[in-house]
Amino acid sequence: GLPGLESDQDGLSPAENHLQEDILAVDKKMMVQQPRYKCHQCEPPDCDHSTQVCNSALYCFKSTVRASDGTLRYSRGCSSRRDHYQFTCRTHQTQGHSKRHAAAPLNITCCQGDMCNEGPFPPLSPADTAIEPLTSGAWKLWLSVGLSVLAVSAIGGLIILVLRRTHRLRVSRAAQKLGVDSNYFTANMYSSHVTSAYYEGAEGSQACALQAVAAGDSTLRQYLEGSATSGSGSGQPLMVQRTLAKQVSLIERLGKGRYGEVWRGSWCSDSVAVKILFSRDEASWARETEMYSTVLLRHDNILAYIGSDMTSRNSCTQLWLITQYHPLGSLYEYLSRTTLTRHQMMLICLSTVKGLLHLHTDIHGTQGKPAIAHRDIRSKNILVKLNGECCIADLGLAVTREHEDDPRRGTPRYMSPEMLDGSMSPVCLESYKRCDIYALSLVFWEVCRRVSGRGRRPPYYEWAPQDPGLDDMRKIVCVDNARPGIPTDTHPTMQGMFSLMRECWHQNPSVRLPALRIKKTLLKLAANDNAIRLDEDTEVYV
Ligand SMILES: Nc1ncnc2c1ncn2[C@@H]1O[C@H](COP(=O)(O)OP(=O)(O)OP(=O)(O)O)[C@@H](O)[C@H]1O
Repeated sequence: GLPGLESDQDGLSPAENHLQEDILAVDKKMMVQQPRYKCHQCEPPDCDHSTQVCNSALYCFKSTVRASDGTLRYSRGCSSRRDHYQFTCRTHQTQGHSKRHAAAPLNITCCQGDMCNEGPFPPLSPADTAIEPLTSGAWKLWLSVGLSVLAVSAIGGLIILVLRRTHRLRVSRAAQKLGVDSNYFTANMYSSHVTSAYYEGAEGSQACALQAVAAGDSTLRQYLEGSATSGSGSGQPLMVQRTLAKQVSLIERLGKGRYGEVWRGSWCSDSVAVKILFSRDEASWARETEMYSTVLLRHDNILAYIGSDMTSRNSCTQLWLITQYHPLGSLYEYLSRTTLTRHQMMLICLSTVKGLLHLHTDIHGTQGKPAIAHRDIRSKNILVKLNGECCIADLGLAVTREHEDDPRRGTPRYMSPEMLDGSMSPVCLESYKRCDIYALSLVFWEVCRRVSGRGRRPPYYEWAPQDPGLDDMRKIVCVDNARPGIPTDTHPTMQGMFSLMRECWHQNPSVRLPALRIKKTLLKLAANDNAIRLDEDTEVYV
């Protein structure tokens, strides 16, 4: 019979090479002489073994094949075509000829001679009948891949450690040169909370340390206190504007307003508030930045400005405005949480009007400032400080005399009658200041409600929907001439507060009191109330 053929000659032993030569000789003989044989053609039960015979075959074969489900199939047959011989017989596996094929799922035996393909079928090796286990070669491969990954990670880690150490050394040497406490310097650089996705390397921390040296201070608090108490009102941004966003890491979102989001951020271990506006509100950002930085604005009762930056995140422009952070949040939120004593009420009202007075006042000289109207005074735009005082925030709509022809803007609920009905004429800074006073009186009303223990309510809550529009408010304030209800509190201080409010929300703007007069009235009320203890150095006007 014709032996099976090994198709691949690589790595064959001399005996195997000899066999290969024999096979080639048979191939050659077949091509030339082409004798023909009878062969068994199939295997029961597919056919009757004795009757199914093929004639004139060039060769016969019998085979054992392992199907994908593991069962063995047997067959016999023949072929009269030379090219089939090449495919069939030259691809079968000879048992034991090559280790590489020991696990092959078929074994075919070809032969020449009448009925030479009868008898037992060629066996498959034991390995062929079982699921092939993972060879030792595969284990070695996995082991070497695992070891390589480990080695690369270890080397990477080592490099990072060395670089970090070198950098620390470099930084502390630089700090020593500058005379800064190197612990402070490096601690800030690697402080654990500077881990937000927005933190972009050590550049920021380095810049803040260098800035701190330049300012002669080491913390934001000292910087802010220094510039506030000096009265210089420098208002110049402490940080380099170009890199400001890189120096601040965002920690948590505090709230979302009409113009964007406010986040608590961290800068040199201090908390800061970051207002993030999208590019469509660039006008508001630019106005607020202009007010804070060019107007030389700094006052205990105006939110302290740190700086502004324009940055790009995920291919959209973000406008950052960084200010001092006040953990108690807005007056609106504070009043929702707590009732007030008359002392607390007075601190809130007096400090707010002091902030507004500073805004409204023209200060001449090199350290001066122009008068500013806020145009969006409301409890959400006033922040409560830890000492119980308040500061005015959100200067996005603020105007000076330069912007007098700005269109009518603000929050409808707090808009004055003349702004609602369009009778505000002429449109000048003084008119806007009177609108601020009207809005301030509504804030006072919100605060005073909490002294008598009533729940926090927005002004005009009895008549206005949740988010009233201009028309809603025009009807209430101008047509119906309604004003917030006055609680029945007989205490003289509260009575004084209510009559102050009535004067400030008067229909006629020119009757409303200016901020300075309001401040004086509050101081007088406070002086006559034993429950109110203001700082000794607070001047009392009569
Ligand atoms: N400097 C800050 N310190 C602490 N919390 C702040 C500070 N600035 C803003 N917040 C908080 O973020 C919230 C959202 O402020 P934001 O000024 O964006 O919104 P708003 O005043 O509610 O609405 P609008 O954008 O319409 O004025 C505020 O309610 C306040 O709680």
